[in-house]
Amino acid sequence: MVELAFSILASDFAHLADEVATAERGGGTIVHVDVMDGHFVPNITLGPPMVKSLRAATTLPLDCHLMIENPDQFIPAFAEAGADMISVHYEACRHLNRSLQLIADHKMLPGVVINPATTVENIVEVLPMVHYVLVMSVNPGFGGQKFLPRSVDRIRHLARLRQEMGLNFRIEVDGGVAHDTVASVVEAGADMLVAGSAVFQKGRTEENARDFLRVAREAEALRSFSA
Ligand SMILES: O=C(CO)[C@H](O)[C@H](O)COP(=O)(O)O
Repeated sequence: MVELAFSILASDFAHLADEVATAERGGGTIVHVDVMDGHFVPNITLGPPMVKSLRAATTLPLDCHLMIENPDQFIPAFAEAGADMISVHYEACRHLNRSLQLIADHKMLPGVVINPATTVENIVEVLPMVHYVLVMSVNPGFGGQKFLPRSVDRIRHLARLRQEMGLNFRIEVDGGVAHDTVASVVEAGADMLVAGSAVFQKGRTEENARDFLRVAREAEALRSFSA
């Protein structure tokens, strides 16, 4: 079943617990947490203290997307704070296999992320050890960007590899995923849909989440029908 991983980057941080509860009422099942360091990406967001507060505010899984240099240095702190899933960038890890193993050693689900300019072939060797692959459909760093259409082919390619290799990692997609783009990524094989600006909107968050999921589930039904 496809899931909405709502990105709190687009929420009102001053009312974070309420924002999360509202998105959950709309059907969101994963909290997507964008961690940015001002080096790997040109923006700064939040770190383990915020994850610790979120942990106390929700029982939903916390999916931490580390857009940071030297992620190994911070993986234990995110585990301690209560993260359930951590994804690290192929482009940020000198020893990707080691970083993914470190996440698993800390009892969290490991994910690998690829930027729009990175081809799927680069991560083939680590696919057997990941729980999910995050395909960036914008250049990381900011919410509210325009979806890059070539991402659909990259998701399709990954879904084909998953089948050929007999693996069952999940495919997450992040960036510009909204009511008008979500059907194409689901049709291509995505199962975890990150959405920030398409969901969080004062007074409309719950409704936005519900509408988003309705479109995604219709595309999922068509996908299983044509499989
Ligand atoms: O990782 C991110 C940016 O690096 C965000 O999660 C992503 O862009 C989601 O925001 P939106 O749905 O508004 O595009």
